[in-house]
Amino acid sequence: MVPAIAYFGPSGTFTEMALDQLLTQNSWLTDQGAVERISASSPAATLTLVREGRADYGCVPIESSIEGSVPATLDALIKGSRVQIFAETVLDIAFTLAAREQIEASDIATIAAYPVASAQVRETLEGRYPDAQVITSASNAAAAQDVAAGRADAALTTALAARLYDLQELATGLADASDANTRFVLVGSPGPVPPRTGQDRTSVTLDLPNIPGSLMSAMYEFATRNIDLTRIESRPRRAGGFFFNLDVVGHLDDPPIAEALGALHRRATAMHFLGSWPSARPNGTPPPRHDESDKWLESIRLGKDR
Ligand SMILES: O=C(O)C(=O)C[C@]1(C(=O)O)C=C[C@@H](O)C=C1
Repeated sequence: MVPAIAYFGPSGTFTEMALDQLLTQNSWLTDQGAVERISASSPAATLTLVREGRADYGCVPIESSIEGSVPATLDALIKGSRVQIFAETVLDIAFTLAAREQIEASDIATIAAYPVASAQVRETLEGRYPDAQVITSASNAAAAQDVAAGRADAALTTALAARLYDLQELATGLADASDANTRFVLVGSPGPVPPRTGQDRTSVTLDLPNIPGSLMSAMYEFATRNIDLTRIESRPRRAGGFFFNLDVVGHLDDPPIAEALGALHRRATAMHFLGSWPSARPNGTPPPRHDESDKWLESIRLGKDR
């Protein structure tokens, strides 16, 4: 059976392009031939398809280099039954402004845009289209659909969506920062962890007791083991309180990571393992290996250390 993969759509989003890239980079996904793609209207809807077994995997954006973590994805990852991340990919991000026909910048009264996108080009939009009103769309591709349907003058969108929905490009390569990128993850039901590559990322969520020093003592478990944290986020829970979502450099099969997760599990009110998977653009320092100390422990166990 070919895998069914849901993605945050509709067709033409960066997430769909990220899915293409994930399929190229992870040949195990296409072993059975082409995959079935299912477009979903939000990161939450994408992960619902996975949780309900209607998709084997879901592709969602998780972190922008400009805007930070994608809250809609973080909340969807922890809401409902446990899901696990198996792979990631990174796309360089630059936007296209497109309209039904070529028009002057001064004639653009409304721009349809996905808020995560408009936040990334705030300065560019203010500089080039100071009088235009930004209207909310449900994704970058939905912005192009909104303009095709006459709901706004121009769309902040992707080059692919502009083509798909028959729009004319007014401006391309829009970005406030030239190195803007977004990381996307492939999420499925819990399963065996992908093998350690030496350049991996591990993600967990933690609920900690609401007492002074709680977060600091949790972080101590990483610090004393020389584990490099690459992201930490706190998100409110609807029922009250907060949870923390954090990424570290390393794999569950790196002894320092396994030890730290075990120690945190003993401290946390609740803890969820979101996965260990190969980093697409490795950053940070992998945890130290324990080979020498493991050899020493084995030798004293066997009475061979003299
Ligand atoms: O709307 C899209 O095209 C998406 O894929 C979503 C998304 C995001 O939510 O981060 C992906 C990349 C860009 O940073 C902007 C929007």
